[in-house]
Amino acid sequence: MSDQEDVPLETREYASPPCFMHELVPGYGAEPVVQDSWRDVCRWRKAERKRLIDERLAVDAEERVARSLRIASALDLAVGRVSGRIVSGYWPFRGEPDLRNWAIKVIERGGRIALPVVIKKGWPLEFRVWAPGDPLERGVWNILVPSHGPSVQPDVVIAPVVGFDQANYRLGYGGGFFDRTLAAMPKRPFVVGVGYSDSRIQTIYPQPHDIPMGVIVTDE
Ligand SMILES: Nc1nc2c(c(=O)[nH]1)N(C=O)[C@@H](CNc1ccc(C(=O)N[C@@H](CCC(=O)O)C(=O)O)cc1)CN2
Ligand SMILES: Nc1ncnc2c1ncn2[C@@H]1O[C@H](COP(=O)(O)OP(=O)(O)OP(=O)(O)O)[C@@H](O)[C@H]1O
Repeated sequence: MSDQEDVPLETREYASPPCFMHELVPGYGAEPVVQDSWRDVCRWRKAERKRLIDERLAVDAEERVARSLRIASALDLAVGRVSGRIVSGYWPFRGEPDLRNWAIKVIERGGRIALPVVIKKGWPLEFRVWAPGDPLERGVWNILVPSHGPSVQPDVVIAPVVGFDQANYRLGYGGGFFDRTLAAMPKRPFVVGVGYSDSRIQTIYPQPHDIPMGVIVTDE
């Protein structure tokens, strides 16, 4: 029996195996080149996420506010008409750009705001409509999410990046949530990656599961 035959069938069905597979399957990693390189990419991404998040958190709060305002202005241009549309935003954490005031303006212009909800690790995200005053509760990773509200399919998805590259690929927190969610959506929304220009990197070493953003909006 070859090494490949020792790998359970279900793990071969994915375009790329999960990063922690070497912890579950003995001998995993002493394997074909493709899987070795994915392991290398996982290791590289983990270190790069830490570097980029630490760098972002080191920027003082006032500067982050100024950069967030510049991103918000550029978003108006990138997103265009919002009236009658559902725009998925996010509740910021770990130094992400704060676009909550921009989200409120979307509502004032006749759009609706949704927020992503982690239902379960390894599952696609759900999007729930939210407006100021609606109750929020702490979800997975302590992220604030709408307590209830209909699950919707947004027309526009704003995806905060940890890093991004020149081909518009996004490096996130490593849960694979946006990729999994976009892959499962019957109608692909317009996806806007948002981040600070300092988060630009040469490449994220895109893998078959990585879905590029339609556009990346930064503060520069
Ligand atoms: N503000 C905000 N909300 C969001 C996202 C986001 O990027 N920003 N998400 C976008 O997807 C989803 C949450 N995604 C997350 C994915 C992973 C981790 C996380 O903490 N992961 C582990 C390590 C994972 C790994 O490397 O295997 C950790 O950092 O300890 C947090 C949030 C939904 N809500
Ligand atoms: N469509 C998919 N189906 C199954 N697994 C997927 C899919 N998309 C991503 N994954 C898995 O999710 C894991 C994390 O992927 P990746 O490193 O691209 O995360 P990320 O984009 O940085 O995270 P996030 O979107 O949560 O911020 C990988 O193990 C990957 O194989």
